[in-house]
Amino acid sequence: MEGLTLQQSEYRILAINPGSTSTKIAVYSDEQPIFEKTIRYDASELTDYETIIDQYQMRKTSILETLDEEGLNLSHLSAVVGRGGLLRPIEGGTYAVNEKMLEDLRAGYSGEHASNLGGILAYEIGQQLNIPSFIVDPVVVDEMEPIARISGFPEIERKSIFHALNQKAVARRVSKQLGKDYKELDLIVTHMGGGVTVGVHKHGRVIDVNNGLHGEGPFSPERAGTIPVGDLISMCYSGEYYVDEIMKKAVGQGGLVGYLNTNDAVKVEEMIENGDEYAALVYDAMAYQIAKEIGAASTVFKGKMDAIVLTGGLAYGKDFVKAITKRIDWIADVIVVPGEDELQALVEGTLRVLREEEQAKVYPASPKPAQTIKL
Ligand SMILES: Nc1ncnc2c1ncn2[C@@H]1O[C@H](COP(=O)(O)OP(=O)(O)O)[C@@H](O)[C@H]1O
Ligand SMILES: CCCC(=O)OP(=O)(O)O
Repeated sequence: MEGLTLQQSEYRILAINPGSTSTKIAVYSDEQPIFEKTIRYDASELTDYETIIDQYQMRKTSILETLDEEGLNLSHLSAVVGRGGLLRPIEGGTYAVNEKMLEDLRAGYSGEHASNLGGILAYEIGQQLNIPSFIVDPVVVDEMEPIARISGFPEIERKSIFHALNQKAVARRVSKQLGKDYKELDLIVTHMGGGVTVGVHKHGRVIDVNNGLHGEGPFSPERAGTIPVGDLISMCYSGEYYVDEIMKKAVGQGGLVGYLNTNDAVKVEEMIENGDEYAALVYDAMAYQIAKEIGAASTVFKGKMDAIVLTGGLAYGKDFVKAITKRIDWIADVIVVPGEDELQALVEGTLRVLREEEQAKVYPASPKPAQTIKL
């Protein structure tokens, strides 16, 4: 981190957000985007790779080629930042990439997700250019209170795996709109994307949230969420499925994919417009489950909070948002922030450190043993 003490007038930052079917990249000059692109990969192209980490070289080459085609001079960069992945549970913030982090990302310490590549790509590109690399608010941000960790099954602790980056970025933006600091407010923030997570943000800390990756909370475009546990156990021991087949039913092939064979809510809305009553029932059930999860989360604040925020791609769906809002607007004001701006959130987290408004955190600050999910 030596060298960061020098305050510059302009910082140029490369941000990298690896998703399951794409890598989103951007180059920012301070808060201004000067280039943004989504590099998409064919599903068939990705199935050639056994693990997410095996995709590293292909993704790195695609990023560097894209930047080269755009004529962007990498020697002007001040830092590289990537979306962080399934590390050990850590508190929110901006972390400098270090050896321990790279080791855990490569090993998939808390499981496999495309975001595991974010820190590795940022580090490798940063190393080549001799500039620092960071991750910001990875999916394992863990600020849960002890009471929220109790699952009811002593061998299993509830885990905090959620859209920390977008939830915190949107929460900060909404706080600004409300003329307050994020740390002064009590908010429920719901990210509705491929997975759906409902976070209880108490004075800037996410003290409870459903594990949006490994089967907790509402079902979502491609995840099953909470399912009746007895039936699931019977299914696991029926002899009809391998463990990875069951896992895929929960993550990837659950939710809308399982019922309607698509993870695209826009297509589901078209099906409904064309008179598909089953699609209408399933879509409304997803809204119903999200509203129920928000209702449950509101009990953490004993019903009193500053606002409920709905964000993520599904928040573009006006009827979908209405179906949720009509069930929750008696609890608090509902603020809708459609889409996600994770690249900007990565850049903002990096700028806070480069400008010395915050110190980069060191991974792992206070490691907790996490269960490795093995398939
Ligand atoms: N205009 C829209 N109306 C309804 N749903 C939308 C719209 N745009 C995107 N979505 C849906 O949002 C979901 C993806 O959300 P997104 O936040 O991009 O996902 P992720 O969390 O994987 O980044 C998809 O189901 C997509 O169809
Ligand atoms: C809950 C972890 C993050 C996550 O689910 O991201 P996607 O919705 O983008 O898969």
